[in-house]
Amino acid sequence: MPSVENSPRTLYDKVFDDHVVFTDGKSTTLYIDRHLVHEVTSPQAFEGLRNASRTVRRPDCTLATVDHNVPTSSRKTYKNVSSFVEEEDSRLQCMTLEDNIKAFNLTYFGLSDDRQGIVHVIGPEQGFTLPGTTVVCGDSHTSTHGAFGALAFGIGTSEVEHVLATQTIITKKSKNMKIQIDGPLGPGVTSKDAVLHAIGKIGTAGGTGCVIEFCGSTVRSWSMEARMSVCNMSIEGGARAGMIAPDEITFEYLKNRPLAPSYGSAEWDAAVKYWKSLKTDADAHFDIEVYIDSRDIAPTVSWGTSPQDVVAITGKVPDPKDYEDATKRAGIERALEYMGLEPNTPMEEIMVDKVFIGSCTNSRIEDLRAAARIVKGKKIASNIMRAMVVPGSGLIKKKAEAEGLNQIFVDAGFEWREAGCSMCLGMNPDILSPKERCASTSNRNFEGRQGAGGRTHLMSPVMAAAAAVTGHLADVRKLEGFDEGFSIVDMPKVSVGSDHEQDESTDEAYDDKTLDMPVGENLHAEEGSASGSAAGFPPFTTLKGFVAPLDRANVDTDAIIPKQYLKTIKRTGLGVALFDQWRYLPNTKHQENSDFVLNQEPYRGAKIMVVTGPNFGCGSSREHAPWALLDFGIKCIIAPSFADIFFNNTFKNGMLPIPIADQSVIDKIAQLAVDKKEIEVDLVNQEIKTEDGEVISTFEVEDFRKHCLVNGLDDIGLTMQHEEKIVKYETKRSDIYPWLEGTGYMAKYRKGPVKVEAARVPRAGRSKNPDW
Ligand SMILES: CC(C)[C@H](C(=O)O)[C@@H](O)C(=O)O
Ligand code: SF4
Repeated sequence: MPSVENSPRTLYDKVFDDHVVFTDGKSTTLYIDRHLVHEVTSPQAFEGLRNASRTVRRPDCTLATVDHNVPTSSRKTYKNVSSFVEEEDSRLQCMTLEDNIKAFNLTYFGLSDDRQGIVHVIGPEQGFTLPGTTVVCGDSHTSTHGAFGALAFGIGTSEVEHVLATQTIITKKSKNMKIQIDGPLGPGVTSKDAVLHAIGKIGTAGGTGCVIEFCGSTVRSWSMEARMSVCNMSIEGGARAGMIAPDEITFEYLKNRPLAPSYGSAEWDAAVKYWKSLKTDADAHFDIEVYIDSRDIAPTVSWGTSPQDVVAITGKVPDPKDYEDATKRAGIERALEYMGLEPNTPMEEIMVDKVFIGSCTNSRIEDLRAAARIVKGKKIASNIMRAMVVPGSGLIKKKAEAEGLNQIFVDAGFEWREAGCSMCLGMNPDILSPKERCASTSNRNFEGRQGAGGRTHLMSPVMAAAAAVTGHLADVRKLEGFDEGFSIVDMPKVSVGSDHEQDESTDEAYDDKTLDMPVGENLHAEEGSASGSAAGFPPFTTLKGFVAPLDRANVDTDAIIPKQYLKTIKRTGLGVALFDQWRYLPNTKHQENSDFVLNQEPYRGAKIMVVTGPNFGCGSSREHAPWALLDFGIKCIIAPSFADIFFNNTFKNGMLPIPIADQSVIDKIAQLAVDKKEIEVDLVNQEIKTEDGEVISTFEVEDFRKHCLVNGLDDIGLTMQHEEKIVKYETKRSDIYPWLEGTGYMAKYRKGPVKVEAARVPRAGRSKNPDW
């Protein structure tokens, strides 16, 4: 469905335009083609549906699995989740998902199914993820799916509920950013190094408010696996999503995938024709452009506690003394202390305790093959206490076993595990002990991420393999036997075109089917008062109170609430967990650290928080972060900038995040906070005032969000009032993109096209879900 506009558009513009159900020009209701669900971020969403007597609108476009909480130990004796998952909270989350799957009749890959695995691995593997689709999941690394030219992004639990109920999401158009990488990568250098290098260059807030298109000859030469590793980490660069234009490599990957249109069918041909139109037009505008010369990319590793803290393996640990900026210097000092590193230590001299090859970034077959090539015939070093390989899915595990990769790893001393998130995020038994240092192929090195006090160094699979066999961070290129001609990935055998090539024939083919999108109507704002189903939160008009000052930058959601508190199936009671690692003394059960601001008066009763550094709430999509703040009593956060998903999540809970770019205003509010003065946030007039009523600053807020906050409205109810528009979109969608209806497994059990009405009403026993 090409857009009504004729001006040159980016890939992102095109996919976005093709999914507009309606818009007021600012907030847009976007149709969602594919919804992936996992056990951590869905229980509260299903509970919300139940409480409001709502159903899942498109079970045929929803796919669920368990990944975060599951043990990766052998499943030989597996009977059911309730006997297999030992940890009580983890078990409850897994069982709750299974109950919800049954109740709402959804497709599910459970632990006895080879198709189970990390949600971002199984979607592409099954062909559930397709070019030109919108893909969401209550998980920040949904950006992975952008490797297919899909617009894929993480959402919070309230948005999961919104998508389950309406198959749409309310969003705002992001900016366009381009990262172009040209030239061949050197031996031993992978797409993981490229993305770590890029994040080092742009910073973890570099892509905030943007969708990144990765392009250039380097990107075009990558396999789908390599592309997924890069799009996966777009979120670490602050972007909502990363995208790569689909090409022959993409189509080749999708051929014969169970949930993709059948290869060779008319549907496949029509799909490919559409997919070929998904390229950025020659003169399309990008708001931000970044160019990287592939020759500048070395095997790259992280040294600190943020994914932007990276350096070439040939480099050294940075010296805070080299930094003039006091905040930056303090940040590096804090990171080095946490990581137990001395300034100027050569990276190659850093000893390692554990090695983890896995996660949604690097657990695909190609990653395992590459790592196996490095360890083949070698043994892990004697100081390595544990080295594990965790395939991303049961199918990858099987394939690797058929190729003998498991034996190579086991012979070298690695553990060969079952699929899951594993030690990427210790929500399951695979964790680091305090101070243990891990060479990890995952994507986040935040404090406590892999276990309280654990120290993570991010790197590629071959670099992790090199660390395993040497016992320290090592340059894979220097390993004995490393052959200069070593190509990490088997380069695809298909020829590919350039990034911004236009296929003029394709757009035309869809012109006559253009959706008539009601652009410009103020559709969201038309309901002035809460309808029966739309009442949500206490209205937010003004808020007066003490302000807790937090003098930090890039505060990630793992720091706001660590993983051990994500195992709840409720939204409430999380205040105690807020800033757990900073608020409580190490190794104590909630013994307060009196230095931390929220343990001091009057901040224990703060209603507002002012953060002096940018990018508050970066990282994971966990809505537990705003729930914890709210439960503590903080309803408004003022900061120079916010990470996108966190920003959305706060509004969904009746909270107000206020971004203020002018640092002098932030500093003024921080000073009032330190002076223990109250301030007043007046949302109606969009002003921040002193306790005496003097206006400190005005602020911006989107009309629709303000409307919902001031009236205490839940936007699911509002969206449902637009049922007709959604149905109209769905009707056209079935007509234009028939391959998106009732996917593979479901399709076997239906006759003719999916009837939206029928698909919308889950009734126990209506159709036998083949996955149960
Ligand atoms: C549990 C989930 C909310 C989280 C995410 O959004 O990323 C997790 O996958 C992570 O990697 O931290
Ligand atoms: S980042 Fe880690 S925890 Fe999050 S989905 Fe990926 S593998 Fe799972």
